[in-house]
Order: sequence, then structure tokens, then C-alpha cells
Amino acid sequence: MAPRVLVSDKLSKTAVQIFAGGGVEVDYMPDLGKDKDKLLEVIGQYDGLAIRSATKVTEKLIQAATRLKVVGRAGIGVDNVDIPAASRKGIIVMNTPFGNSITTAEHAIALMFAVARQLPAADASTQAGKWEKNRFMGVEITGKTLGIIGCGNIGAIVAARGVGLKMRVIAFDPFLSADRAAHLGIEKVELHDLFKRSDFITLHTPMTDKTKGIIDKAAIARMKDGVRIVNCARGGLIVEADLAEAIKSGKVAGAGVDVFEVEPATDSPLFGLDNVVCTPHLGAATSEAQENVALQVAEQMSDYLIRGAVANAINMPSITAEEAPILTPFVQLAECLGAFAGQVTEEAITSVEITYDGSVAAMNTRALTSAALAGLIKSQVSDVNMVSAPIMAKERGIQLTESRRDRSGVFDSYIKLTVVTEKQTRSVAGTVFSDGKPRFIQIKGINLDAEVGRHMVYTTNNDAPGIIGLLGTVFGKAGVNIANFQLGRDRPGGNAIALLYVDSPVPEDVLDAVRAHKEIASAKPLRFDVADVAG
Ligand SMILES: NC(=O)C1=CN([C@@H]2O[C@H](COP(=O)(O)OP(=O)(O)OC[C@H]3O[C@@H](n4cnc5c(N)ncnc54)[C@H](O)[C@@H]3O)[C@@H](O)[C@H]2O)C=CC1
Ligand SMILES: O=C(O)C(=O)COP(=O)(O)O
Repeated sequence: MAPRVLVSDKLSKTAVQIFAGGGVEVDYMPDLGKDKDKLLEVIGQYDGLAIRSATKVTEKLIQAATRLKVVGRAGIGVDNVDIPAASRKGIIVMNTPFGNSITTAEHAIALMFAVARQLPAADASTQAGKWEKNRFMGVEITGKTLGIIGCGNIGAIVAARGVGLKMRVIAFDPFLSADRAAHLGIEKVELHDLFKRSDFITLHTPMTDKTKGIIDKAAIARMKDGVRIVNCARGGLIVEADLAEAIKSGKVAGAGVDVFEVEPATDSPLFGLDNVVCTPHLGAATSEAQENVALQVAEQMSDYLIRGAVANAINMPSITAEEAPILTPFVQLAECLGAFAGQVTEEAITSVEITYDGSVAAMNTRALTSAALAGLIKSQVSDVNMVSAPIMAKERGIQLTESRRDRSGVFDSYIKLTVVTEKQTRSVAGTVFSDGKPRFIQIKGINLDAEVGRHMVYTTNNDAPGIIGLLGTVFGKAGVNIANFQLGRDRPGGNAIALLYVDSPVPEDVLDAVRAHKEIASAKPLRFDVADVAG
């Protein structure tokens, strides 16, 4: 069945063509994002949801989205998506991090000019036949100091434009390196310094707990008199009432505002003030940017839904379309190792160590680790996948270590998973054979070579004669067919294990008959719900 995607915001129709061309069924309802109740009603029918900023992907919507696998944001900011809730539900959230950045940077520059020369008010006055040449005295931009808060993709483009306009550009961004600042020809400064020195301030950070209200009354008090402020990032970065107050008092000479605390903004303390230029969240609104983001989000979502490739996900490591087929057998192996460890571990897990040995070490091990964690946690929580597993492991306080090493044994590559609980440490290792199927090659340090089947039984016992006969007889009597039987031991007469791949689940009373034997320490039924296992 073809995956189904809902487009609930106004995306370029290019997205529809890409989805349809890629084998994805698509419903284009650009106004649905504004109708919360209707969206809640229909969301259960879709595997993908393509949005801009109008659709709010709340926890409630996510709970109702029983089939949803991916949310694609045709744009940059994902503050309208409850990412932790999506991650917990195993839903990938992806954006298009570059598609509208030039356009948004240009809008910031446009607002800076509009505020410097009071263009909207001058336009209105002129068209009203007033010719108020003396009223609209502006300021020059050349030689002025432009303070950029948040110098990522958009901030850096604004910086380059500012330098081109002969401004002195300074930036505050904790993640801006000195090298990058030098390369951009700008000065990296602290926030208080930026406030003190800037003639123009422009905001380009995401909306986070740290950036919310970064421009408030106290911040404004530290700024130069007559500063002009531009916000093309997110409304909540500025406390609108504080800015309005400062404009009325003349402390701030003007503001260019594209984004608002509440959107759509039908009312704001900034409306009607002299030299405040407002636009209705138009930062990304050019035909070029909208083509870019629509095309990109549709390609990314189709690639994920059809081929399992992951690009630009906020809550999952990337997997390219080329990488996906090579990685898939190892993803399955990692999940089987996790599932084995999860099913034989009954106590709370304190830490997990994953070792990648040989050629697998050069692969996308973040994705493989997520798969191993998903397998591990699946024995306790059925609704977990590679997206939600890392967050669930973290919530459970599981410490994670990952190590890689060059080929150290007979296998071209293998993965070893060690799970530590308060009582014991357990390890299981596996590889992928040339048939692409996962194999267990070591359990508790005991070597074996076991095909992974959907239904399996794992026993631990003393190495003594008669165990094969016992299992064969008990299972045979119960009508359970053994497809494959693997044994291993640490030394003659020592600890032994058996791993049986059976054609059907083994009833508990049959296992009890096995457990009753004096040489058997434990007998566990196992299940592996992974695509490429046998059975
Ligand atoms: N008005 C509009 O239509 C549009 C608005 N945006 C907004 O612009 C924002 C920035 O976009 P990009 O530059 O592409 O993102 P980005 O992720 O490339 O850059 C954001 C920068 O902010 C910095 N940052 C984070 N926390 C900070 C803090 N507390 N103080 C200072 N800097 C901090 C980061 O280190 C990063 O360098 C987006 O998050 C989005 O909200 C984006 C596109 C269109
Ligand atoms: O990409 C972003 O972060 C934006 O803010 C653009 O928003 P929009 O897609 O125009 O609703």
C-alpha cells in the first residue's frame, strides 16, 4: 500500500508533484492546519504530514496520529512541533535547513532599510498627496554597527550582506567560532557588548528556553539610545510590550517586525506606533524559497517513506538513500542483538556498551546504536523505534558507550552489545553474512553460529550428555518443529548454551518440562520481529 501524506499548510504545488511522482499518495489541504479539530479527526489516516508554520503539531495531535511516521517542515523553525512528543512516539521530524535562508536574510536587510528610511510611512504620506519631505529624515547605514544575535545560516548571510553594505558587523552566538567570525569578516562579541555598541540589532536565533524574551526591558535598557531592532526569527524572542514602551519613549528609534508572539497577529502593542514596520511572517515568502523548501521536503519525506533514507531529521541521525540498503542488514542485526539482550534481561539496565568491529565501524553507527536500543527496549515497551529509543533510554537513565575498532577477529565486521544491570553483565555479538541475514556469533563469551529466527528458545545449562536429546524429545512431543539448533560451551563440562530456532512459539508448559531437567539452568522463549529473520 502506498504511503499517504497530508499537506496541511500552503506549500508550493511542486510538493504534490514530487510526492505523486515518488509513489506517495498525497492530499493537499493547505488550510487544514488552521482547523485544529478537523486535523485531529483526519490525522490518523496519514503516514506523513507536510507543514509550514501554521500547523501546530501538538502532543494531542501526535497522540491521534496513529500511523504517522514523519513530519516534514517546509522551512527551518520547528518550534510549532512538539519534538519530544514526536520522538517518544517514534515520529521523525525533518526540516529544510537552507531552502529559505537567503530569502529570510534578504527580508531582514529589507526591514533594516525600511526602518532606517521610514519607507512605509513615507509611502503612505506621499500617496496621500502630502509631500512631507522634512518629516522623513532617515539615517545612513554605511559605517553603522550591525549587531547580529544568532550567527547560524541566516545570521551569516545577513553578516555578509552587512559587510557588503559597509557596516561594522558584530555578532553574539555561543557556537560561533573565532575562525568562522574571521572568515565572515565580523567580530564575535558578548551579548552585553553587542547591546552597548549596536546601531542596528537583528535577531537570527531559533526560539528556545534560552532565547525566549532575549530582548526585554532590561536588555533594551543596556542598548544605545536610538537603536533600531529587526526581528525575522521568532516573535517570542522580543517581549512586545517592552519594545512598544521603548519605542514610545524614544529609546528605540524603530523596529522591523516580521514575527509575533501570537500568530496570526491581529493585534499587537507594536501596531500603530511610529516607525514600526510590520510584515505578516513573510521572511520565507519568495517564490524561489517556497519552490526550494517544497521540493526538498517532499523529496526527503518520500525518500524516508519509500526507501528509509533519513535527511535533515531533528530527532534521528541521517541515512542517505545510497547508505540505506547497505545499512539495513546491520540495522536489523543491531535490533536483533538488542532484542536478545532485552528479552533475557529482567532487571533494570544501568548501562549499555556497543562495540563496532571491522567495516561496520565505518558505517553510520549512530543509526545502528539507535536500532540496538530500540530492540533492547522493545521487550518492555512495544511502541518504540529508532527515533524514540535514544530518548527512552535516556529517560530510563541508561548510560551509553559506543566504541569502534579495526577488524580484530575472523569476521569482516561484527557488533557486540554488552548490557549491564545491577546484578550482572551480559554480552551478545553478531554479524551479517553475505546473504544479508543477521547471525548471533557469541553469547556470554561463548562462540556459536546461529541464524536468527522469528521464534527461538535460549537455554543455559551445564555441559552434560543428553541435553540435545531432552530438547528434541520434549519439543517433538509437543509438536514444535526445530528448524535450527546451535550449541556452545566455555569448556568441556562447563557452562553451555543452546539456541534453537523453532517454527512456532513454544508453550510455557513445554518450556517448564525443559526447565525441570536437573542440568538446565534456564529456558527462555524469544521472539524477533525483524524483517529479514528466518521464519
Ligand atoms: N521569518 C521567517 O519567515 C523565518 C524565520 N526563521 C527563523 O530563523 C531562525 C534561524 O534560522 P537559521 O539561521 O537557519 O538557524 P541556524 O540553526 O543555522 O542558526 C541559529 C543560530 O543561533 C545560535 N543560537 C542558539 N542559541 C543562541 C543563543 N541563546 N544566543 C545566541 N545565539 C544562539 C546557534 O548557535 C546558531 O548558530 C530559525 O530558527 C527560524 O525560527 C527561519 C526562516 C524563515
Ligand atoms: O522557515 C521558517 O522557520 C519560517 O519561519 C518560515 O515560515 P513559513 O513557512 O513562511 O510559515
